[in-house]
Amino acid sequence: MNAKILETENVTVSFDGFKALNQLNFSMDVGELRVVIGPNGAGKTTFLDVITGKVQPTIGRVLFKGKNLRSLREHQIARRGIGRKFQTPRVYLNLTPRENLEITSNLNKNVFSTLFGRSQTTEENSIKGLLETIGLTPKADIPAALLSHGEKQRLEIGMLVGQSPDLLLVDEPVAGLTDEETYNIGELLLTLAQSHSILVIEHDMEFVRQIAKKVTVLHEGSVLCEGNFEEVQNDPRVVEVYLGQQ
Ligand SMILES: Nc1ncnc2c1ncn2[C@@H]1O[C@H](COP(=O)(O)OP(=O)(O)OP(=O)(O)O)[C@@H](O)[C@H]1O
Repeated sequence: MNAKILETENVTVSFDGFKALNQLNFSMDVGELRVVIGPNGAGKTTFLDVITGKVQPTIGRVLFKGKNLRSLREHQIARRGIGRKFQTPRVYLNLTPRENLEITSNLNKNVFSTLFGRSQTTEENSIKGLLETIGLTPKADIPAALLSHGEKQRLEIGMLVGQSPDLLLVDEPVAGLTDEETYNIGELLLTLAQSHSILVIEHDMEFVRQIAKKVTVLHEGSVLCEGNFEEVQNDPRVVEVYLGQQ
């Protein structure tokens, strides 16, 4: 059996009696790229909030690498290796992409490498590699304010990866992007998926088709069904609750 990076067991989140998540059972393997879709109000954002500790489950538990995250604060969960990319980019606009990566990267935080003075070159090489991965080498030294929306999204994904999380949570990365930018984000996530566990929330079905191996459909706070893109797309329940709304 594959090791699990993330599991939720019967997770219910109630807001004044309303169940945003309702006995949600979910699991994904280490190294998996999973896409979660669902109609408006299905509980997708709450699902991410409960993983990152922003919201505590009313009932049930969330396990990260087999350990219960209960009662850990958001920053403690982040430190354990869960990184979250929010929908709108949060990059430092007056800094360059290189500087943005430098200040958020934790590559230099290893005490021993700092003591032995190896860190600078290692970090420079890692940042160079990250800039290449996110396709921003030609724009590495211009202010981030001059980047397109899609480039800012790629930069923020790079900033997240620079913190070396074990699990990347990516919330609607292609909302408001052009087709070409959407495709580029998809390719970036596919590249990153070769070495990371990634959970993506997304609405854009073309994008989901591009990147998804396994899709989980949420509806009314529970898993409606799971499968590959075609299976999910052809499931009459999904057509009814989700695709029918497109
Ligand atoms: N803090 C809160 N208090 C009360 N109700 C909430 C709260 N947060 C979310 N909800 C409700 O829980 C349900 C699920 O919300 P959530 O934002 O998780 O859905 P979503 O799938 O992310 O939707 P969307 O695709 O529109 O972003 C919604 O009906 C929402 O109104």
